[in-house]
Formats: sequence, C-alpha cells, structure tokens
Amino acid sequence: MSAGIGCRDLRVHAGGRELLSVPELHVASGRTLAVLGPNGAGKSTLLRALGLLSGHRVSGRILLDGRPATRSTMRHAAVAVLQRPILRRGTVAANVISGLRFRGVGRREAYERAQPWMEALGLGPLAGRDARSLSIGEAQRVCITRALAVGPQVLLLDEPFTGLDSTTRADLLADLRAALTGRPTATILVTHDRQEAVALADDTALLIAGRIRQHGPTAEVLDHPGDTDTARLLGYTNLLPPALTGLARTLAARPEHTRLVLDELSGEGDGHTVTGTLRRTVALGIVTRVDVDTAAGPLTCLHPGDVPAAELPPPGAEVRVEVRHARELASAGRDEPAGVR
Ligand SMILES: Nc1ncnc2c1ncn2[C@@H]1O[C@H](COP(=O)(O)OP(=O)(O)OP(=O)(O)O)[C@@H](O)[C@H]1O
Repeated sequence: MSAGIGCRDLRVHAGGRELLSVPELHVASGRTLAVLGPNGAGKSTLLRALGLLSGHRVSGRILLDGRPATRSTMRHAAVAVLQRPILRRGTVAANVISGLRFRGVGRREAYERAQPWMEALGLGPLAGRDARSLSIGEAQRVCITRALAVGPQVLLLDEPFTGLDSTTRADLLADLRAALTGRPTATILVTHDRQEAVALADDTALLIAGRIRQHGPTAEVLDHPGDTDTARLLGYTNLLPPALTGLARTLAARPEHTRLVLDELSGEGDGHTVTGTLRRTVALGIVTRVDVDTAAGPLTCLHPGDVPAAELPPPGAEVRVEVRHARELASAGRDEPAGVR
C-alpha cells in the first residue's frame, strides 16, 4: 500500500472535449508536488478531479493510500485552499478553528490544537481581529493555517499565492514549507509560477494542454525542458533550431544567458554564437533588454545593469549573439516541428 494520493487513467471531459488525461500520478505522504502549467492547461481541473470536487465528467480511479477514494474518505483526508481566500464572519482565531470544528472537534480542543499553528504561521497578533478586515495576504495566511490545523493527510493548493506581493508571497511560502517539513501530508500545489515550485515542491509535473509532459525532482525538471512548449514554460524562451546552429537538435536558453557579443574577445567561449539584426534595446534598470531578429525568429538578450546606449549597436545593425548554458531539447512541442516558433 502506497500512502498518499494518486490516480490511474484519469480523464476529464466537458463541453464535448477532453480537458485532461493523466494515466498515472502519485504523491506520497510527506512529499509536495507542484503542477506547473500555463493558463488553461488543466491545473484546476486536475486538482478538482483528484479531490473528487469536479463538476465535469470524470473517469478513472482516484486513490487514497492505494485504495479507491470515496467522497467520504476524501472529505476526511483532504483540505483544499483556493486562489481566492474564503473566510467566515468572526475573528481570525474563529476562522482558524473552523476546519477542526467542522470535523467535530470541540471548541476548547480546537483552540488548543490550532494555537501552535497560529504561532508557527505568525497569526498570534491577529487572533482577535475581525477576519473581514484582513488584507488578501493575511486572509490567505488564515486559510492556509486553517487547513494545516486540521492535520490533513492531503493538502490541495489551487494557486493560493496569486495576487500576493512578492515579499508576502515569499514569506508565506517559506512559512508553509517549514510547517510541512516532517509532516506526513501529501501536498499538491497547482501554479503557473516556477518560483513557487522551487520554493515549495520536492517534485514538479509540467502540465500542458491537459497532459503531463515531464515529472520528476523539481530542480531537475525546471532545468531540463524536453520540448519547445516546456522550454517556454520554464523560461527557456530563446529557441535555436538546428538550421541556425548546425546541431542535430533545437537548443533552448534563458534570456539571462543570452548576450550580444560586444567585442571581439567575448563570444569565443563555450557558448553558441548566431548572427541577427538588432531590433531594439530597452533599459529596464537592473537589466538591459536587447531584441535581435535571426533567420529562425526573435531572440531576447538580458545584459546585467544599465548598459550605456553608446556601448550598444543601433537598431538595424548586424550583431552576433552568444548563448550560454543552453539545453538541447529531446523533441519538438506537440504541434510544431523542431525549431519553428
Ligand atoms: N465547462 C467547461 N466546458 C468546456 N471547457 C471547459 C469547461 N471548464 C473548463 N474548461 C476548459 O478546460 C481547460 C482547463 O481549465 P482549467 O481551469 O483547469 O485550467 P488552469 O490550468 O487551471 O488555468 P488557469 O491557470 O487559467 O486557472 C481550459 O481550456 C478551460 O477553458
């Protein structure tokens, strides 16, 4: 018996089309999986299906600890936190204990059990506040604390950090990671933000057009896109097809690893060099962005710092671009031949 949550042959249909097809997925107790995908990939559809919360036509099996889940076993095991915080009337403390109260825990015991979680998540000073007066970041912190206080076997997170400012988001992610460490909870976070996957998840699955394209340890998946779709999703937006490099496969690189060759001494390293026409430069403060058109499509270079305009060639100039730390893609994206953007 494998403890945790999973599925076999999961398919979801709505509006006459298949939204999702996942042959197999398993998140073990104590592990966190990020499901990373662009808008419309089917992330929420997957999370809802796994939690037996879907309103669509679902086939296949959802498994809890290796056994087929029922609505009743799932309701007992799993807690979901959604993108928009949902709080009841009353104080922060009353909201935090409400998950336990819903599960039949008495008021006094619920407060005792919730207390350490409120401290761990930094809600102590807010305990007596009216929940309706909270900022969105505070409200989401309450929702996550309410979920953790239940001690769930499965925690389902549907983009709960979207809309939070970067500091609030980073703090909450760090606190959540610390709170989950050493706990036997199987956590699934759906997100379109790879930084969230890095901050929280042991493993990451890349979901595109309702299919899992890659799945494995987070650092490995995020640094090894397999095709042009996953490359774009992971920020490897500069694609160099074989026709441009003379290699057998398409190369993919991040803009921050792509530079204009500004003097003859650079560009002789271990990177790949291609030629193109400079379209425009944009000073962005901490970086300078340079867009270059090549025979195979546009490339974006990010140079650190504010590069003085006098040091850059003018628009229309023929330039050389060096790409470092490029990844060779195993295959093309679903609907395109290798190298075509
Ligand atoms: N009732 C429906 N009928 C037809 N298509 C639907 C229905 N509900 C959702 N979809 C489609 O299913 C796809 C997956 O939707 P889903 O909300 O799961 O994506 P997502 O990855 O969570 O996107 P986002 O990041 O934008 O929230 C989308 O293309 C959506 O338009």
